[in-house]
Amino acid sequence: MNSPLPHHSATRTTAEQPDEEGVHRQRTAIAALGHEVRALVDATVRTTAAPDALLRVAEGVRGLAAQLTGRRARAEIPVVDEFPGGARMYSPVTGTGSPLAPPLKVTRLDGGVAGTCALGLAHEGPPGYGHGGISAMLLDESMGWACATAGMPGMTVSLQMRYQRPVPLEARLRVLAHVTGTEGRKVYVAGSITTEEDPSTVLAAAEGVFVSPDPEHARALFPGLRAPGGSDGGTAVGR
Ligand SMILES: CCCCCCCCCCCCCCCC(=O)SCCNC(=O)CCNC(=O)[C@H](O)C(C)(C)COP(=O)(O)OP(=O)(O)OC[C@H]1O[C@@H](n2cnc3c(N)ncnc32)[C@H](O)[C@@H]1OP(=O)(O)O
Repeated sequence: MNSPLPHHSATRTTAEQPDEEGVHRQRTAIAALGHEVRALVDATVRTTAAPDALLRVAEGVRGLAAQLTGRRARAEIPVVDEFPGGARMYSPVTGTGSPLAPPLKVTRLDGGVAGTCALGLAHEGPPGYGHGGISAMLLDESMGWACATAGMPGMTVSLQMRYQRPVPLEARLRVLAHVTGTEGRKVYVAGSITTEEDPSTVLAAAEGVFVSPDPEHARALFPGLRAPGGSDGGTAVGR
């Protein structure tokens, strides 16, 4: 699981909380589907197949999508997630269930976090290299995790990027992020991307400011956030 923080239960929106075994089975299945759909996305942007073959596959994929029944509401926190500060199965950055995610695997370091991943052709900007927006996404997420590991989960209010070298596709990357200071609800964070092979050459770097919303603001932003056990005893935020 891509979660550097201890799991906690203040995450459910509805009364029916599956047991631990049920959550584990659901997460495993979500990750398995995410893995296969990521492979499909890669094949989709890599293929040189002829139009007939592409149309045949499009038809098949439409049939597969129809099997994915049920619809999560926009602000509903998935039963398998732990928000804030834990697993986000469908995060576009770390979520093993998201076909958009590389996915970035984040672990806690002393004073920050380290993330690892490789980008694919679906993340391409200049031919052979990562899209700048994807680099910003990797850094933003890692810096958000650094805030959470420091005990101040927050939202980005400012992200300043420096692109120093192109980020190669299909290379193992290392994303580092650490908190550099705090001021009230503001957290200052810095981060960098290198390849694992050459950790001394910074490809992209960022400085960011994150803000922990006050409890009232957090309740308004995240109405799905509930007390442990899914009761309506109010939000866990700010307690
Ligand atoms: C426990 C709660 C859980 C909830 C937290 C969970 C989040 C878990 C995310 C997980 C995933 C991570 C993913 C990556 C992080 C995203 O991608 S977050 C998505 C992108 N960011 C956003 O959408 C944030 C949009 N901004 C907002 O909604 C509001 O600015 C916020 C963040 C709720 C803060 O609003 P507010 O509480 O009204 O803050 P406000 O009083 O205006 O400002 C607070 C302080 O910040 C300063 N500030 C505001 N903007 C700026 C700025 N641009 N530059 C510098 N300083 C600024 C203010 O000057 C003020 O400073 P002081 O006067 O206190 O010295």
